[in-house]
Amino acid sequence: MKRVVVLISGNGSNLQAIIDSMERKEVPNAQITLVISNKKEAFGLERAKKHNIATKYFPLKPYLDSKTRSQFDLDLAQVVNGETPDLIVLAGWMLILSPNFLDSVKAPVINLHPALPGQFAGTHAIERAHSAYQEGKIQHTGVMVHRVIPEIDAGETILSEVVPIHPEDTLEALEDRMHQTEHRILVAAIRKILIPRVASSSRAEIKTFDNIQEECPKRLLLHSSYFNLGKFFSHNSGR
Ligand SMILES: Nc1nc2c(c(=O)[nH]1)N[C@@H](CN(C=O)c1ccc(C(=O)N[C@@H](CCC(=O)O)C(=O)O)cc1)CN2
Ligand SMILES: NCC(=O)N[C@@H]1O[C@H](COP(=O)([O-])[O-])[C@@H](O)[C@H]1O
Repeated sequence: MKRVVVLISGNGSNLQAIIDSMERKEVPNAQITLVISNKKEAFGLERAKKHNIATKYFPLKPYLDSKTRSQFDLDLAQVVNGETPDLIVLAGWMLILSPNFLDSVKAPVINLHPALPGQFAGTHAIERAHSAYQEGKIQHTGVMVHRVIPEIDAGETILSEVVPIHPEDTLEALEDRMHQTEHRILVAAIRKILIPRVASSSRAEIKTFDNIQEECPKRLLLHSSYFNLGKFFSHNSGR
């Protein structure tokens, strides 16, 4: 059984998408063993409890009062490692993770970001994209799932998908369209990482890519780096 730890800070709609997909066996042989939030009021904690998934509130503030942020990251990594996870998912986790965390955890870390690779790194990405569209600076935005490295939202793209913006879109309308895409692409990315893969020969990778093309709508493969998936695994074997 593949073990997944999910880090959240808010509503948890993406967490819910993972929970629902696992309950529908769309991510076979996998379970979320722990949901961690740095915010006590995060509704995602309620979502987890409703599905009998363990939760942990892990606030940063006590560390700012008496310890250091680096110690927060080290202690957080210890909690995560205690789950012996196969995958760590940042699903609306709103804290920058230092190398203290990234070098301590023993599983790959992936993040869902509401922008395309190289665009709107950081927070409020949807809002910034909406404004940029209105200023004529962009024609569309998108969503990506990427490997987490110290540089923010700069890790290797696992999956990304373009999300159209329409002239009549309010920010809320764009947010809704983005969230629908997020829920789908995050589950697709987790599936592709956790589903056992054929031996990593080049021919097998190409075959796998062909399989993926059959499994995933073409639009999901835009910016795909599936050929690098073997590289992703090898890079992350120690994490
Ligand atoms: N080392 C990394 N850590 C994190 C990444 C990453 O790619 N590398 N992704 C983020 C998620 N994220 C964007 O996708 C993001 C979240 C939050 C911030 C940020 O500036 N956080 C501030 C606090 C902001 C707040 O409290 O509202 C901070 O941590 O001081 C940037 C990017 C998750 N971590
Ligand atoms: N930079 C990270 C970031 O902006 N993440 C974003 O936080 C939201 C969490 O929603 P949720 O709590 O409903 O899953 C999502 O829109 C996600 O892309």
